[in-house]
Amino acid sequence: MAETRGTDTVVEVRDLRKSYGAFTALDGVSFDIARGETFALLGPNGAGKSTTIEILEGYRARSGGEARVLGVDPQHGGVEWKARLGIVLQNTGETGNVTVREQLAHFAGMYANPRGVDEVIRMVGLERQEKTLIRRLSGGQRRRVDVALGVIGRPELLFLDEPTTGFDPEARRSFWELIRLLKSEGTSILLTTHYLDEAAQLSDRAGVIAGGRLIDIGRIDEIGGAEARVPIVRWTDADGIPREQRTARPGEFVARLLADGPEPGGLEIVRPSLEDVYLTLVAQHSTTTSLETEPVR
Ligand SMILES: Nc1ncnc2c1ncn2[C@@H]1O[C@H](COP(=O)(O)OP(=O)(O)OP(=O)(O)O)[C@@H](O)[C@H]1O
Repeated sequence: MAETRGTDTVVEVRDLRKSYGAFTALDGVSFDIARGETFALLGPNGAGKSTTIEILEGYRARSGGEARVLGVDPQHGGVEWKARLGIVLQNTGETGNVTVREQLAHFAGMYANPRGVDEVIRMVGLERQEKTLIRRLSGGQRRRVDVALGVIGRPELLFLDEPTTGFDPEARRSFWELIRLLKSEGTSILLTTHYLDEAAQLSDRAGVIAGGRLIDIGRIDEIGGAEARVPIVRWTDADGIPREQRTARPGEFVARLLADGPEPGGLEIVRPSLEDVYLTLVAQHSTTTSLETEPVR
């Protein structure tokens, strides 16, 4: 990887590998994140998302490949480099015997130009809990503290590992607003989530990882390819049999269906969501890998 880097790329990953003993968790993953971009890393449990993110945060050593985060090899990132990152880990195990406000004020003191404690408390909607001990908060409220700690230092690059797990629907929507605000300020974001609607709402691009390999990468509306986005018409025919047809011209198809016979039952036109496309991709991947690993007889 070249030593001089444009400031337009905040994360560069090439052929990233990680083994835990004989087990290969990452098997050659490559992607870039541009400044100001929100990039989602999607994939099933155990795919290698947290491993990737923790390598980029400098918490785990890689076994092979190259990585640069804000132009620095994360294995050699110093305190100043760390201060430019915001990190929301998957599990913080935060059991604090301090109040929300005390914890935030303590963290704010570690940064050169932090956000105000009041502003952050408002941003994550913990106004009513600011004087509550962290260990007395609910799971979702603690998660909001994690998010608050991730953003208080005005990070250039924010790592969010399943940030909204445990959030109620209202808190999730507020969190989306918070991310939109950070984006509008130019923050670059690497997000992992199992909520595909969240990824679709917030991200510019996504990478889908399965079995330690990147199986697709692209803009949210490109993931899975154009074919995967073709609408599906579903109906029940005169014999009560459920039918479906993929077609780029669903209106035309429905008009023909109506012209040809009686009103079809349960008629609907479905546009595959990111979740539909993702599930197909991951299912295709596991079929291919199980065929590849089928023993030779
Ligand atoms: N310290 C470790 N020692 C051994 N194996 C590990 C270790 N950490 C992770 N693994 C394994 O590496 C694989 C990838 O784990 P990782 O946590 O990166 O997955 P993930 O995509 O983040 O999954 P999830 O969606 O469940 O959070 C898993 O099979 C996991 O069991």
